Formats: sequence, structure tokens, C-alpha cells
Amino acid sequence: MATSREQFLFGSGNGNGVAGLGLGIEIGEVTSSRVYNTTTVPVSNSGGWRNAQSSVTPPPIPTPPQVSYTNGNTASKQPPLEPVVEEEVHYDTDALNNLPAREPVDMEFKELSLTVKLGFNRGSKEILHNVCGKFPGSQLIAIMGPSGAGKSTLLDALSGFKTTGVDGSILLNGRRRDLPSFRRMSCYITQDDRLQPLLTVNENMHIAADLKLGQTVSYEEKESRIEDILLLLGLYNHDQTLTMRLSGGQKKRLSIAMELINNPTVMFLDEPTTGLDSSSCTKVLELLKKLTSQGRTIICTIHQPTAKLFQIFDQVYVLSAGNCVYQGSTQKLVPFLQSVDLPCPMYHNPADYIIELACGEYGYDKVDTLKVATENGSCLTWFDNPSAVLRAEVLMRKYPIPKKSKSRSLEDTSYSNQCSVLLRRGFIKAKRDTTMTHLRIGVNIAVAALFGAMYDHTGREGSRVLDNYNLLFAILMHHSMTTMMLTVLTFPMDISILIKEHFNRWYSLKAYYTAMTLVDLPISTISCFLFTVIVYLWSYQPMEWIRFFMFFAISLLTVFVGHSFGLMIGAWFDVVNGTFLAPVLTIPMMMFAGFGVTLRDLPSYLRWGSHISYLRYGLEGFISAIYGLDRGTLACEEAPYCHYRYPKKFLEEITMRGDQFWNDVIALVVMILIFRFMSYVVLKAKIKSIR
Ligand SMILES: Nc1ncnc2c1ncn2[C@@H]1O[C@H](COP(=O)(O)OP(=O)(O)OP(=O)(O)O)[C@@H](O)[C@H]1O
Repeated sequence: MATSREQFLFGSGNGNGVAGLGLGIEIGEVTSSRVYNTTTVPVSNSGGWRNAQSSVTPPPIPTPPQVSYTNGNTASKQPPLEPVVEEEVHYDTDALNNLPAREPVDMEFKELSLTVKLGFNRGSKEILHNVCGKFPGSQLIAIMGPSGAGKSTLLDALSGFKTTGVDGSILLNGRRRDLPSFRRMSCYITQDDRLQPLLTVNENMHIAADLKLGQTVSYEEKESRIEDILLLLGLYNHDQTLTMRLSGGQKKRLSIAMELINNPTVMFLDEPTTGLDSSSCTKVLELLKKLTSQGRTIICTIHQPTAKLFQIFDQVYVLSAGNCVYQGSTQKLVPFLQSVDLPCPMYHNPADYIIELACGEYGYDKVDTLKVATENGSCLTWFDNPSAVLRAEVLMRKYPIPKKSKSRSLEDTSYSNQCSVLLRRGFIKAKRDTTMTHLRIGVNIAVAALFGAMYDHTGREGSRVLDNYNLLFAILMHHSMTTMMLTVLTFPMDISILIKEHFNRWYSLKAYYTAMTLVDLPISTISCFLFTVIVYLWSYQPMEWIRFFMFFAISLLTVFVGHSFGLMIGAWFDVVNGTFLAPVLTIPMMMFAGFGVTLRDLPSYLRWGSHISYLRYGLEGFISAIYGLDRGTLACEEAPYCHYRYPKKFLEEITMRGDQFWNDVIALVVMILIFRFMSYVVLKAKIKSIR
């Protein structure tokens, strides 16, 4: 099926049929039983402003002067120009029509400022300075400006991603924005593609559909919606591809596709063209433009678009150091610049020119001129049809008061549905995850075999009790450190996906946390069980079921403590700080475990340390399992004298009683609960602090 489709789009026969044909969005399934119409819209692939204006017949490319290098090679002085190719974009109009249209939403902001705190005793900084603006519905709007101008900050404020330090008013159809209702009708697509890399396109789409649409929508309906969106976004042919194998442009389109499932009215995209080649940029923007035709308002930040990309936008909002320096249609930017005596030089891309002006390259007085001319965003003169722009009072009369949702929860589906979908996603990921699952199980088997070989027979031999004691401590360190470090290294990446999906109301933090805990259970249990069986048998620990299960229980609890501790560190700190802190914080736990310095020899003022050391409870639990329960005399076959032939003597020496197993279990369970609770609280605070 893929071959015939590719042949349809790219031409066939010569094996390199990309040249000249099919550079557009790949839409239009010919082999599907459903027949989709396609319309062809020519788009020029020319680079400069002048070329973009005359898109149908591009001017001839001037031949660059030839220069001769000392080695005799002849090369062009300028980088070779790309050949101008007439690009054909196939629009799947049927697929677009299958998406329900939306009632357009007119967005307006007045005197909007955003202030951030710079930290303890360092005051605060205002990033947006009382900017105003109006984004009418059904338009593709670009927020432009030099780096650091405040584009992302404005997008964050308008989308509701940032609420702290925001002042001023944001109106929707003339009425003050009700944030929960607005979040229900909008979505935010971040600059970096925060996607699940181990899921295929189709799986990602189904997970998004199940989380956003729930069980009220039938499987067939979801399937049809996914099919339409994938066709529309040119991803239908890649639905079985793992997300991590997609190109940058495809990832960007998948991010958009996943948010389109519940058909948002307003879409915010932070730099959707960053990291994409010019062809992919065009594809993404053309696609966004198509989406606006059904009533959606799409607002994106963009750094410095080429003339060709600039033309795709309906409206542009330019910022300079937190102030508005232009607001209006893309077509009217040149007349506007003319009107303020800053005419755009011939053959100059107006988008480049306004950015240069906004940077202060031609003097800061020019920035002030622009700011005054646009009235910091209040002026609507440069809109396409200024007389048709409705005032807030008119909009209020035109649109009825929006219905308030009865549900207090922002998510579209129930907690149990969220948990079950997240569990499903978690298990698919776990099955394919080479680090968290395969490597973890492999490492457990390999380390267990290594320990077994090194400490062969130590479990039953009276002359090797101290060796066995070392083995128990090494096992403890292995269980806590491997799980903890894996979590510290991988959890921060999960958090970035969590922040995006949680903000877009896919699921609650509680559902995420529950599912994450449950997904880890079987993997931890399997790897710990394999480890325990190998090391227990190989090192000849006592062959009694009860002791084996006690040993396994302590091992498993230590794994859970390590995981919970790792979650807490991972939630609190980034990877670099977490990788440093996790082992550093483990060292005092080791010191207080009673391994190097016995608990009796600890100075009295440091005894408290042993009560908070989970390694102490783990070690005590292991000792109870192996030498407790009134274990009898040990064999003494490898030496003429065995000092610790009687386990009681050894227990006395290390000041452990061997009957504290249940206390140790309780202590470890309490620690797991404390660390889990703390990591949940830290995670919640982190999500809140970002906003
Ligand atoms: N939390 C913060 N604390 C201090 N300064 C901040 C904070 N957030 C943003 N800023 C500052 O505000 C300014 C605007 O940032 P913003 O990210 O909105 O710029 P931008 O226009 O999107 O830039 P870019 O195109 O480079 O992404 C920058 O100078 C940035 O350093």
C-alpha cells in the first residue's frame, strides 16, 4: 500500500522520483476504500521577497561570478542557489471537511503586562509592558520579534500557560476570559516536540483519542477521526512508524495531529518552524493555514520568517523588548512602514526589515516611533478590513454568554479512564524500552551472576560469614542505586511531556502518578526476582522458603525505596543536579546503615541517623532473613577454625538481634510512602511554579 501511495505522490520508475514531483504535503489516499478529493495549489519555492511576490513565474536565477582558487578548482563565490521548483501541494479537502467546523473566537488583550520574580532579594522584571492587541477568529497569526522580545512570554500569557505575574485583561468575544473554559477550547503546542518516542504514530493518536474523547465516543468514530487527521496532516503513510524515527517536520505535524483530536478552537504554537528545513516549514504553515479555514484561530511565535513563509500568515504582531511595534495584516506591513517614514528598502524582505528595526539596528528612536504609531498594539488601522473589526461591546451582543461547565475537573474523561489509558501506554513503552526494561533486567541478571561467582558458597560456610555480610550489603547497594539512578536520569524527560499533556488537559497529575507507580511494579518485581533467585542459589544461602521470601521481600522493598527516592530527586532537580545529588545523599545512608561502623559504636548524638537510613533497615532485614529465626550452626569446611560458626555470635558482634524483620518491613514501607508523597508534592509544586 505504501509503495503505490508513494508512487502516486512522488512519481515512479527512476527510483529518485522526488526531483520535480510531490514536494507538497502528502495527502490523498488512493488505495483506501474511502475516496478523497484532492485539489492542487501551486506554491512557489522561491527564496526572496521579490520572488515570493511573483510566485507563478519565478525570475531567472543570476549566475554567480566564478572564482578561481589556488588549487585550480573553479567554484562559485556565493553558496549555490537552490533551483526554483514549482511545488505542488495536495490538499485533502474531504479530510478537512470531516473535521467539525468551530465557531470563531475573537481574542483581545488590553494593557497586558507580565512580571517575573528574579529570585530571593533580586527583585522582579517586567517582560511585557502593557501591550494591547486583537486576534480575530479564523486567522493564522504570527507573533514575531527579535530574540528575547517576549514572544513566548506573550504566547504563555494568552494561552493561560502562565498566570503568575500577569496583569491586564484578556477578552474572548468581548467577555473577560474564563480560564478553565478557555483551556477547554484551546491547546498549546510547545517548541520542542514532547512526544512519546517509543510509540508509533497510530498508537500515539489512539492514546490521545482515548484520553481526550473517552468511552463516550465509539472506537469506529475515533478511528475515523484519526484517519481524517492523519490524512490531512500527511501522516497516514507513517502511522506504523515509531515516533522517534519521524523527521522533525513529521514530529511537528504529529504534535498538531494529537491536539486536533478534540478539535480545539484556538491553537497556540511556540515556534512551529524551528529546526525544520524550508520545505517542511512551508508544509507546516500551509497546514495551519488550512486549519484556520474552519473557524480555528492559530497563533504562533516565529523568529524571522522568510518572505515566502511571512506571506502565509494573515496577521502579524511584532514585539520589541516587550512592546508592540506592529499589528496588522502581513500585506499592510510595507504601507505601514512607509507611513512612519521608515520605508522598506527595495528587494528587502519586510519581515527581516521590521525585525532589524525592532532590534534597534537603525536606532532606538525608530523603535519608539513604531511603538507610538501602533499605540502599543491598540491601533487597528493596519488590519485587512479595519471597519469590519468588531468592538468588545458589539461582540458581547453578538455572542451569547458561554455556558459554564458543571464539572470541576478540567480533563475530558474520568480518573479511571485516564489511569487505564496511561497504564496501557506505560506498558507499551515498558515493553520497548531498552534502558528501563531490557537493560535493567539484563543488568540484574549479569550483576547477580557476578555476585554469585564472587561469593560462591558464602551463605552456608561459617568461615566466610564476613564475606556474606559484604555480599548482603553489596546487594542492598545494587538494588537501591540502580533503580534510583535510572529514575533520576529518565524521570526529568517524562516530566517535560507531563507538563505539556497535563496543561492540555489529557489527564490529571493523580492519574499520571498512579499509572506510573503501577507500570513500574511488574518490571521491578521481575528484575528483582531474577536477581534474587540467581544470587540466593549461587551463594548458597539457606534453602528455606521462608528465608528466601524474607530476603526477596527486603530486596523488593529496597528497590521501591530507591525508585521513590529517585522520583523525589528527579522531580526536584534536573538531570545534572540529580545525578550529582542522588549518590551524594546515599553516602550518609550508608554510613548510618551499621555496616562500616556498628550501630553500637555510633556516637550517641549521631544515632538518629540510623533511624532515617533505609539502608540500615534493609541490612537488618537481610540479616534477619539469613541469620535470624534461630539459625543453627554453620558448616565449617573451608577452614580449620570458624569464628562465626554460631550465627548468634555474629549477630552480637554486629549488634543486630535478627528478630526485627517486621519492624524493618514497616520502616521501609513508611519510607516508600514518605518519598512517594514528597515526590508527588514536589511535582505538583513544580508544575504550579512553571505557571
Ligand atoms: N522566568 C524568567 N526570569 C527572568 N527572565 C525571564 C524569565 N522568563 C523570560 N525572561 C526574559 O524575558 C525575555 C523574553 O523572553 P521570551 O522567552 O519570551 O523571549 P522570546 O522573544 O520568545 O525569545 P526567543 O525567540 O529567543 O525564544 C528574555 O529576556 C528572557 O530572558
